[in-house]
Amino acid sequence: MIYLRCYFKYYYVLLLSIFLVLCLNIYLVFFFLKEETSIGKSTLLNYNASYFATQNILNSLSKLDKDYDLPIPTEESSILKELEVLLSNLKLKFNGDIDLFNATINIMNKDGLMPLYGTPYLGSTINLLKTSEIIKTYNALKGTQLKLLLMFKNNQEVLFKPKWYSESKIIYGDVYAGKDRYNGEIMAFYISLILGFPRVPIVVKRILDSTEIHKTANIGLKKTMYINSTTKEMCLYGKCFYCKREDPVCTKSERLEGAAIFHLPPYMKLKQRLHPWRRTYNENKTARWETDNNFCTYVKATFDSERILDFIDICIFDFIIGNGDRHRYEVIEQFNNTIILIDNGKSFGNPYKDHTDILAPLYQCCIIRQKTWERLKSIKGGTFTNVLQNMLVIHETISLITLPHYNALERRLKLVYATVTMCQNQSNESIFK
Ligand SMILES: Nc1ncnc2c1ncn2[C@@H]1O[C@H](COP(=O)(O)OP(=O)(O)OP(=O)(O)O)[C@@H](O)[C@H]1O
Ligand SMILES: [Mn+2]
Repeated sequence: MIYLRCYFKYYYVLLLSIFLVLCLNIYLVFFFLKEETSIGKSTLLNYNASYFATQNILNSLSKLDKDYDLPIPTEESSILKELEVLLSNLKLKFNGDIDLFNATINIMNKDGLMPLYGTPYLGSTINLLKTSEIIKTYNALKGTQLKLLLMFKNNQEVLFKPKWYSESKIIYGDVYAGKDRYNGEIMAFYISLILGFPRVPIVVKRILDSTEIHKTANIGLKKTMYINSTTKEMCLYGKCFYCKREDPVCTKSERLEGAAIFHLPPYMKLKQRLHPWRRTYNENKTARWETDNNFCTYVKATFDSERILDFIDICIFDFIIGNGDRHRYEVIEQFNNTIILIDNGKSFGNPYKDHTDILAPLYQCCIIRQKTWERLKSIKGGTFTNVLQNMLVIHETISLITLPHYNALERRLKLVYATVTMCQNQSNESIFK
């Protein structure tokens, strides 16, 4: 009898345990299902318009015609012949007996800052920018990052953006992370000419020595200069939004390297405008273009078609140099509000990353200027790097950027071909304007 009662007791306990295990299982199944859907949801949020566009571009790249790997012989392309003229114009031809800076300014017009083949005095002007005696050095108070304004004897000014990083430094993080890359400013000048956008003022590498800076600095700048007691090098932190005493630039072996940018004369009125495809610069906020691939429809209602084609030219340039910081664009009032490309310092950050979303104006509007397309095609198959390096050796050095950056330029050029091909395949009418 006792055995029987015990047996029943265990039987109930067993049943109860099975019931509890079942309940737990049902709970767990529901719990994970719920988690799955919430994971699904948050992932879906990240699969935004830029994500889908990138996938489509990569897909188009995988099917890209092999012909894009083959260069065009120079004699078969008027664009390449024109680039040869530019190359020759980059060489020294004048000894400064003409007013080179004035001539550089006088050639600027609504089509850009110089003709695409350059000018016969381009090389000499570059040389003058690299060597002219500096008579005054100020802290330029424009923009948010540290910049100096150097004045030459004839009152011509250049903006000097100092070197913060070594050429091999890779900048991780957001597309706009880090400080200005002086070499990016110089590269952008040459690349703009190759791509057919002569809208970057001349930029050269310039090396200042500490005596020169000290001798010419004005009082305001001098107040932010000091000698590092350990290294005995001269440091300066300047005055600007991001300038901090504990974050100075210092000379190395008494030399300060940087980019010297031809300063446009003050009578040329630059107007800053907000770029419709700008980023929010806020991690928690996405811009409309980042989630809506129909964003171009909205832009078309606000801007005329030539301006939209400008945005598309610019985004190709920015994508290739890796600049995702074009929050504003600037126009010259006198020249029919023509666009100029200044502030290219946030380029050449990470050669292993292609920020495809910089191409949003191109893949969202799916149009491109015929002449831009012809130009891009003419430098295929390695010609881009060849021409670029041939130009750089004249006044700078090809080691201004590292090999991975050259690879990135070629890779991104092909991504542009893939994007245009994708647009062509999607559209019933011609995308070339
Ligand atoms: N070559 C130039 N000639 C004339 N003005 C210039 C030139 N380069 C820059 N400027 C003026 O100086 C301003 C600041 O320059 P830049 O944008 O390069 O600085 P920044 O510190 O990077 O600014 P931000 O942080 O706003 O991007 C420009 O908006 C422009 O008005
Ligand atoms: Mn900037």
